[in-house]
Amino acid sequence: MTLIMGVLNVTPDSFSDGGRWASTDAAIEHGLLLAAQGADLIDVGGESTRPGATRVAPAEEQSRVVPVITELARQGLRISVDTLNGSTARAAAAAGAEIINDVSGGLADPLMASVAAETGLTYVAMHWRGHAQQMDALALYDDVVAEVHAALAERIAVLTAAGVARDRIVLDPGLGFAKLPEHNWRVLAHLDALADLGLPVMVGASRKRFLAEVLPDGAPVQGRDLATAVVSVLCAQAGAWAVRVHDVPGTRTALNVLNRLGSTRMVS
Ligand SMILES: Nc1nc2ncc(COP(=O)(O)O)nc2c(=O)[nH]1
Repeated sequence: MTLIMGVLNVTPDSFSDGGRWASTDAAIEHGLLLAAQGADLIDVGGESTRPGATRVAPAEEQSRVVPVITELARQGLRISVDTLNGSTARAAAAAGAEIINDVSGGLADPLMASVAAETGLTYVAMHWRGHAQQMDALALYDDVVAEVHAALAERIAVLTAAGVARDRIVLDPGLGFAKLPEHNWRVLAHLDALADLGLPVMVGASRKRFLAEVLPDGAPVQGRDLATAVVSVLCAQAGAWAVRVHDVPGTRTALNVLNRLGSTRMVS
């Protein structure tokens, strides 16, 4: 069954929910709500990675996420930490996180691979071409599916050479990161192209800009939740390990339909 990773951005400036849960208490409350709504995992992030976002010092990032991770893990929730920084990943592991979700796949911080190896946590390696300030200029591909595949294959080689156990790695094609809308749709349409790498794949399409294409002009960001739920079902049908979403109830219901249907056949 495809897992639901609920997004908990403890940041003032994330693109779709920035500032709503910037305080520790509000973030903890929202994390508990996401779990009650059916999230299997809670992805706690302290630095926005949206295009154009400014970098956050690791100490500031840790001050945002560690108290939240500590309390949510204490209450038995399964936590991933969304960070580019090895020092934050190490602190999050000590606080009870079981997954490191690194949008840079280890490229942003040379320390990260050794932290992933030392902690033994599950490590999500996402396809990435540079920080928020540069990524839009790097959205140039001859064949985005082939190039994402090659880049992730290289990350696997580098990470395993650094001691990360292969069976701890999860891949992610990085929708919205150094990719134009057409690139995102093409990657989604060919998730199976990553199958030969033999690792679980997770997808983060939730509320991203490319989904606006299927909505009326000017639809609000939250209006992308239905499209996100549809994408979640398609990713689940493609065998995704997890989908990372803001609107947990919508995707929970959509995956419940798929799972129920999976136990019977729609047409004989
Ligand atoms: N593994 C993974 N992590 C991510 N973290 C943040 C964002 C940016 O979205 P947000 O600002 O809504 O958190 N997208 C991803 C993603 O696509 N995959």
